[in-house]
Amino acid sequence: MTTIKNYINGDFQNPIKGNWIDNYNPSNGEIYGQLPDSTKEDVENAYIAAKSAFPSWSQTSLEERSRILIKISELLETNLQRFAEAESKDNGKPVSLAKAVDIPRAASNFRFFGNAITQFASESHESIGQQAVNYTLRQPIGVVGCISPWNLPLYLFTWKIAPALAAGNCVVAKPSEVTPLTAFLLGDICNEAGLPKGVLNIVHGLGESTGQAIVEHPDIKAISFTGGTTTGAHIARVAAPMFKKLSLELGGKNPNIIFADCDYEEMLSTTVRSSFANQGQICLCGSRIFIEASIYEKFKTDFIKKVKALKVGHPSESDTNIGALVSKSHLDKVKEYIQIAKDENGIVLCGGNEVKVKGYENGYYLEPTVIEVQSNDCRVNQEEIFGPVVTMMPFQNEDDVLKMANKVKYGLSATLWTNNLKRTMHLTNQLQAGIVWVNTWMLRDLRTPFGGVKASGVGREGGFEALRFFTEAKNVCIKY
Ligand SMILES: NC(=O)C1=CN([C@@H]2O[C@H](COP(=O)(O)OP(=O)(O)OC[C@H]3O[C@@H](n4cnc5c(N)ncnc54)[C@H](O)[C@@H]3O)[C@@H](O)[C@H]2O)C=CC1
Ligand SMILES: O=C(O)/C=C/C=C(\O)C(=O)O
Repeated sequence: MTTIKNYINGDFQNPIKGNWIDNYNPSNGEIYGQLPDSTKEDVENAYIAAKSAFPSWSQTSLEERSRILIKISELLETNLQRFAEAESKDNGKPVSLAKAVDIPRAASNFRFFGNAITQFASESHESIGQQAVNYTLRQPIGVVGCISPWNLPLYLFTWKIAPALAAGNCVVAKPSEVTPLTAFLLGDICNEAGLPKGVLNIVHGLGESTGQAIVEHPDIKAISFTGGTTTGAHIARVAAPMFKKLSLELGGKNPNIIFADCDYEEMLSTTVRSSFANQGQICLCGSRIFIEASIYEKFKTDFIKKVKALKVGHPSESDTNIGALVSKSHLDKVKEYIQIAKDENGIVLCGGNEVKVKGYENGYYLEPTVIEVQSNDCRVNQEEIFGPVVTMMPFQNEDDVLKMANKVKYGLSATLWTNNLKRTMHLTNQLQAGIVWVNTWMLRDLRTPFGGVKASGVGREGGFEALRFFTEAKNVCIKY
């Protein structure tokens, strides 16, 4: 059994009240370890450690902060295989995916922000005619909270922690209780890299207790959260009266818009990826596919053929394309949506069933599922499923598809496939989304603003946006 502990003040600690939560391996449905069911007392200890580390860390030179973050990045790379296996065991994703994407990206997050902080600058304004100069300081906030989800565990955990630390804050962080293992392993790496005690504190536990205690803590002044929209709305309600800074990266129901003039083969293979990567459990997945009517039947045939060829299998097998879903309750939720689609006269073109993987019959496997829908108004086109399920339907023209793409409560990302420049300019301007990809998907440059509009959240992560979030601007005006 693996026993995960809280990482507070550089030490590994049991939860004060001694309560634990079982941790499941989604690939076989078995309990393989336990994690702390931390309470507000554990959060308070983490806060105290962070608070006492803050004066020194906030005054640590940028070069030194940068050196430590880059060292953490290097150690993650050295431990790539171990971390990839741990991520896969906790989440159900293929080891190959964790090795190619999750852990390298976690390492990149530390390297990127280790470098970015040395280039971060603030503004100055010469107030001509008033004999004054204004300059803006960007000061760390103090102790900040970072709360992350289960779909890209270490990838998203570090996407928050790295800029927070780079900017000079101390952190109380909580990974998802469903996937705590790599965050636990990160503690050792931080110690080895020389991160001073208390600068980063990782408290494990449930959202409604441990997460809630972080959000409610009156002296944790900023919260960076990624997760479901309902949780995000709840966090906003708790945090807003305390005037906390909030960055909320929430759900998506992203349109993937395909015009007949696109580069067809490139579009086809990328659409398979944007539909089913990570078992469809990425907020950026293109879960609503809209195809220009003139190529609808061809696309349908070719897409289904490719989807049927995807192998659902044990995460450790190198030819597995689709591993296990993250939990039994999530599998049940996704299956319910497939039933809802059928009840709404959607046609399941392929998939729709659980898969029993030989030797791992209790794992949470589901076939990649494609549903043909008649209207964008049906529930499976309006609600986030967050699994290996996409819908498809034809459209007649640009106006028609633009209306459907925007007619949804979410606004995270959109993908557009076309070689027509005027259409590209028109649609990219009009699509209600924080991120629009044209002729590609999930091409990430960590300097770019990342986040959504409408029910997909508030604020932007990435690049200097993240460093701005994790600092307070103080303007100084000097008259001479
Ligand atoms: N990035 C995204 O877009 C994600 C979206 N989701 C969506 O949300 C649905 C629900 O998934 P969950 O695992 O329940 O996500 P969630 O939003 O409840 O969990 C995300 C994180 O928030 C924490 N949390 C939960 N309640 C909290 C509270 N009251 N205060 C502070 N922290 C809290 C959780 O412990 C976890 O660390 C999924 O089915 C999916 O549709 C889930 C994960 C990621
Ligand atoms: O930053 C990225 O590259 C991806 C972020 C993905 C999410 O926030 C998500 O799936 O929740």
